[in-house]
Amino acid sequence: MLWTEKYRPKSFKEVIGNAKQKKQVEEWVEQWQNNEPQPCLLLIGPAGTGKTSLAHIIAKEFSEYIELNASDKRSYDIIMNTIGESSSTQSLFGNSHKLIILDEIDGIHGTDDRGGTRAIGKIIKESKHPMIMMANDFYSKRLTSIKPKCLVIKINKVHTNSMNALLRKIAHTEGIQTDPEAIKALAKQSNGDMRSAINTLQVVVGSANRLTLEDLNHINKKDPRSTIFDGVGRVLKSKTFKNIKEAMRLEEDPTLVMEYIAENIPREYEKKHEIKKAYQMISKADLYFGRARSSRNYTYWRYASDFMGLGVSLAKDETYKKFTKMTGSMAFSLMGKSRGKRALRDRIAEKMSEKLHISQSIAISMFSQLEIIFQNDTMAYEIADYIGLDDEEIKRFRKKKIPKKVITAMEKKKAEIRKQKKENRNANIADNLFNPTNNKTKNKPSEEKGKKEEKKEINEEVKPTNENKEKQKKTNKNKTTEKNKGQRSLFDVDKKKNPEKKETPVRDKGQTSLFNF
Ligand SMILES: Nc1ncnc2c1ncn2[C@@H]1O[C@H](COP(=O)(O)OP(=O)(O)OP(=O)(O)O)[C@@H](O)[C@H]1O
Repeated sequence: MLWTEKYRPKSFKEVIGNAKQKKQVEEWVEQWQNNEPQPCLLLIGPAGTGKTSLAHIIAKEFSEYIELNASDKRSYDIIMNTIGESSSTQSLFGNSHKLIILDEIDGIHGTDDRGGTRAIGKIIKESKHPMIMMANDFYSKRLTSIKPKCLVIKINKVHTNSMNALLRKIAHTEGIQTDPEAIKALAKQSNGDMRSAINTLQVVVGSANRLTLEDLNHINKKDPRSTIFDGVGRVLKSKTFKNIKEAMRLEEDPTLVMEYIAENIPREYEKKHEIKKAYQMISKADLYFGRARSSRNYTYWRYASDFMGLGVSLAKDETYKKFTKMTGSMAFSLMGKSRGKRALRDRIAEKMSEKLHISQSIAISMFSQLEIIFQNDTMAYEIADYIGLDDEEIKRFRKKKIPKKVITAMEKKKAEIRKQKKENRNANIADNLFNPTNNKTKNKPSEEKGKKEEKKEINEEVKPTNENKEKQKKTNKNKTTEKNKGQRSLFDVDKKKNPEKKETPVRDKGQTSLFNF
């Protein structure tokens, strides 16, 4: 739970500071309770000084109350429909008074808002009910016509000593070990804003249950993430034009800010239509970012910023008074995570494309089949070997852990393939040996010497067998055309195996021997 809510004052006594002002307010309430109508109460003061808290304490003294945020319902008609009527009629519960609370009245627009300020003026004039209004900026132009009709009470910043005392009390209740100097520093740096002081205390303490000066200094260092989170928080939590405009003045990549806002919309907003509208605003912002990129006209950023800031902010019906944990954008972490995967995919596709003479996109479309083949088929090794996949690339197709049995089988297969390859190599060498002229056409003169030596070695290996000598003789005898030399030697081997078989014409010899082979 948010500590500012947990420790929100529940009585006039619990509201710290502004003693004189509190007394004035109490008198105003008493007069209403004595059926002596009073002018509208206008509390003006900086943020986090207890104005809303005071209004809620006052509300307890009346049988009913209605609370609205003036900047939520800016048009004349809306304000008249929501509070105009209830301000001029009596309560459903007899003659008791209904308190009207209107917050952020300096947030409403004066001339160009179809009469928001005029509506308030009219309500103040006609109201038969007590009314409290709150504003931050004493000198706001929007208050010029309202101030003379109200009892204006200026709420001052909370004094550092009073803040210090309250912070220590909260820390004590929460069982936090505190350095008195740290509490003093916190009170001082909060500059009269009690909300900010309590929030900072809660954040710095976290789960550590202690507060030191060092902890405090740490959070005060400029952290870019806290800046972006603060901006995003303001967009989602506030509806005040000025506030949002300020929040959007971030020194961050605006598309990053948009991603952060988009990520946190459903965490803060609760109603479906608010979420829908907010995402529509994000899509418009995205559109303008796209236009800026494609046209290189970065003035479009201005519109994008308004859509993702003001647009998203105004998509909500009301501001939520709850604690929302903001998070970073998933889009970026997902993109980061998938970057490695994409590189791996492209590497495999490139190898397949080269080896199989297919396009990379076709290669990628074959991945699902390869995944099936690679599950428990020892063929996987052959394929991987052929394409030239390394271990990491093979792993890409093996979603499950490979059973030991399969690994052994794969190793066996691997050894078999190696053996087979060696045998093939030897067979080729032997074949070349039986057809030395064939070799002359294939080999380059520079390789000739080496090859000859190789042949000599192998010759020595093959020499001892009589069968080989026989073969050699026959090959030499059957010298006809260069073209058919290799085929003839095969044919002769064949002929030896089948002595009855008739010799076919030279032209067909090759085919016959291949066929029989
Ligand atoms: N004078 C105070 N005494 C005790 N607690 C305070 C006081 N002022 C602020 N707080 C703390 O700060 C929280 C926010 O205060 P509150 O909403 O009353 O401020 P506000 O002046 O209405 O601010 P805003 O103008 O931003 O609406 C309270 O819930 C309470 O925990």
